[in-house]
Amino acid sequence: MSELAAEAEKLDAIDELARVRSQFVLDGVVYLDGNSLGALPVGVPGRVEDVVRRQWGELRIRSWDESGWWTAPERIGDRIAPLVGAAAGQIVVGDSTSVNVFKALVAAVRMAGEGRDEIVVDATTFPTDGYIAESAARMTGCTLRPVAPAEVRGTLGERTAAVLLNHVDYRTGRLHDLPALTAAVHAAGAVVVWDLCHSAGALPVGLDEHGVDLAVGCTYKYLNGGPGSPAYLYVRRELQGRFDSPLPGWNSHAEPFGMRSEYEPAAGALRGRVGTPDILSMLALEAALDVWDGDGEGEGVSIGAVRAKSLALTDFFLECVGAYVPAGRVESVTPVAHAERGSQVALRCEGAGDVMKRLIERGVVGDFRHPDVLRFGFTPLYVGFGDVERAARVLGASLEEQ
Ligand SMILES: Cc1ncc(COP(=O)(O)O)c(C=O)c1O
Ligand SMILES: Nc1c(O)cccc1C(=O)C[C@H](N)C(=O)O
Repeated sequence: MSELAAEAEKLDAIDELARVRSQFVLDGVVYLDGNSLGALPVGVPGRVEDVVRRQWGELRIRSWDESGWWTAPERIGDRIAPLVGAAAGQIVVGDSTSVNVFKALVAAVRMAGEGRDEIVVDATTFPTDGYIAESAARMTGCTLRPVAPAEVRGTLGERTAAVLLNHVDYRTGRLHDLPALTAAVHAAGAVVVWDLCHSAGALPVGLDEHGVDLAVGCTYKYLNGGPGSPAYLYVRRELQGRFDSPLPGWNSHAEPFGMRSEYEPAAGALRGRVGTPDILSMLALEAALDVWDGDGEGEGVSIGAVRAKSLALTDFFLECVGAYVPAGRVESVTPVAHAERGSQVALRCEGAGDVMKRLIERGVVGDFRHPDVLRFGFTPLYVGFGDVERAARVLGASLEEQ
């Protein structure tokens, strides 16, 4: 056994989260793509079966009340809340991240007040946020200013209405400084919207602690909600009364079954709701979140423990890549500093698309991002140190043969 394989064994033996892995359906592959689609928690199929057969099949319409369908967006929002450092009553689940970016950004501009007519967006953002920011700017009469995150501070001014930022960059895995950037946006008198897709469930976010205004995120990555599971919207409690949704559907009405022709927004975060929630996906997500509560014997999973393991996994991966991969074949574009690293490692590599295909054939699943990035996501709930060592070894062997 190599020294690194022995080290992996030791690290797995003392890993306090190793017990959580049995709560996921995993076969023999090394799954390093949980930052795109999280693995299936074992409790989900049974719950979905019950929702379909009993709640829908037998209770039918009664389930809107009796099975808690109607209140699912707020209830499940409250389950996500502790994972992103939010007190209850500030998160609603529903729609896609893209739709929530739209709601949050337009609402942010509407909150910002007179004379503020610029939206600042991370120029390196996941494309959907950029597309929606452009449309939101056109609709609200704002100018869009795409800037690199490092330059955001210098761009802020008295015309800034809203700033849309990613907590973790989807391509490089860079973790941006949420507390400092939030404070800078506030100092300029503007409203900040954070996209948490690549951080929620992987590291502490501290929404309440850092005074974040609005935030959105998906649930199919580190929250393991399943393909197309609904996203969420956070609206800080003090701003809820001023949250003027650009999509005021009947589900966010103060009295939805009053069927009134005038719109009157509900109080609280449920102002962020729009239309009928996608119950099947939503309740699959609810079951997936049980993983965080523990297995009935062990205690629940803390986000602090997840972060500690995530950093240990990515550190160990970089060490193994350094040892196994022929010199000069890959270059990490993920920051080395822990304070700047999310839960993934991105390696720039010539022919990355073909390299990733070969890795997948050999049981190591990551993904490829244009133009030349091999992306490996580490979900501490089910990835172990042995997986990490194997992934780097297979990568090294594949590149050596090439
Ligand atoms: C940072 C980021 N924002 C938004 C999205 C898109 O989310 P959705 O497809 O839920 O709209 C993704 C991934 O798909 C993402 O990585
Ligand atoms: N949402 C996705 C999908 O529907 C298909 C394929 C991939 C995705 C993703 O989530 C991509 C992901 N946001 C990324 O960071 O690349």
